[in-house]
Amino acid sequence: RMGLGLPTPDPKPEKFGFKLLAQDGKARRGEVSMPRGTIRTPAFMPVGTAATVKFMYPGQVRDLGADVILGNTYHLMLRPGAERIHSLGGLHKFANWKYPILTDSGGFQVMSLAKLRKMSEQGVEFKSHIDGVKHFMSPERSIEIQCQLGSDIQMQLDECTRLPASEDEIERAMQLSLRWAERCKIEFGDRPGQAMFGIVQGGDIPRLREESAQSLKDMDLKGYSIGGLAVGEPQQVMLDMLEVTCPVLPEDKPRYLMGVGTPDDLIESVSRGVDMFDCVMPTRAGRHGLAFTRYGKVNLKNARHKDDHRPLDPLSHCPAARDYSRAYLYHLVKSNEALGSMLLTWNNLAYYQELMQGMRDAIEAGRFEDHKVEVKEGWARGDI
Ligand SMILES: CNc1nc2c(CCc3ccc(C(F)(F)F)cc3)c3[nH]c(N)nc(=O)c3cc2[nH]1
Repeated sequence: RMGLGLPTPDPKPEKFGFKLLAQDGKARRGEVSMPRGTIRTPAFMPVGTAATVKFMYPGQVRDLGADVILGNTYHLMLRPGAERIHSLGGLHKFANWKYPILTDSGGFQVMSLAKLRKMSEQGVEFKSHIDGVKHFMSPERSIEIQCQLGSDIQMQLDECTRLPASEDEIERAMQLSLRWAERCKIEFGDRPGQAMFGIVQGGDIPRLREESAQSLKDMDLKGYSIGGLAVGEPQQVMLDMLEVTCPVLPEDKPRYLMGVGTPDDLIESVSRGVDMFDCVMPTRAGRHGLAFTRYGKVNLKNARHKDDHRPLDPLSHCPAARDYSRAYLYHLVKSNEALGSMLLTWNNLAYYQELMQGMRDAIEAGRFEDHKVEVKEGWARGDI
């Protein structure tokens, strides 16, 4: 290959690392690098719940610019089983996604999906929502499962408090999560090419958010998730907690806001210092006939699109947005055709990646605030 004068690819980074490339106010442009690839931040990470991004081929997800996808520890440990995926060569091979995968610890999914949960200092006991079989998830077991899946970025087991909640309840769960972070760090051990993120809890109490962030910072972890948000609180409460939390976290480590969010949540959270995001919004909304575009949301269940020959967005690089009329998409959605979900999922993920690319470019150019105004004006202007 040397003789062919082909460019020699960058040497694969052996270690997990984060590089801050540019800042514009509190907005950060960076790169999270690891052996399987590099994540350009600010980044949106499509949710691949059962090792698949619903209604998308892996190659399609990649072509949209996704550098990383999420895998679901809770679902995969129940079906097909972590040991089975391990013996089949791990999650990357199983799902044919050779780039970075981030997995959640499963605690959040247990509390939102499983039946008969019992939380203790040791961990959480629960019954599978699929077949009722009893399972026990400890911090150690969660890390063991994420290692069997082979995920590049793993999450500590934590307890996410739903809001509103009492200060005592929020403090108890935050302290438990810190003790579990210590146990996960020990279980994770020394894995240079992978990372285990701590998860900041503390509900909507600034004192508890600062205490949680500071304690996790003292553990010198490779990255930090901000949990316990996007659990029903008003957007302003979420943003206020970011204002309290981000300044405490180390500048040279990535920050991942879990479960967020709408395009407006993303742009407001990036401007407060968040680097990574995940949300079921673009994929779930796509399956329910809702399109995200630069002109705002378009509900393809609405009869006003019945005779509209225009595409969703003629400026988009995504065929789903450019090559199909709203009338056709309305027809597919009303007829509950699979192609409706496929095209709207494709459009929505394309728009989310385009939104992140626009923010990355704007931060590099030092014009993030102006860009934020332009993007919001586009949403406000509405349909073309
Ligand atoms: C929607 N709001 C929200 N989602 C939250 C999540 C789940 C994030 C997640 C991860 C992986 C997947 C997968 F399906 F792709 F696997 C799906 C969702 C949280 N997760 C943990 N551990 N702590 C939290 O405190 C927390 C708070 C969260 N608020």
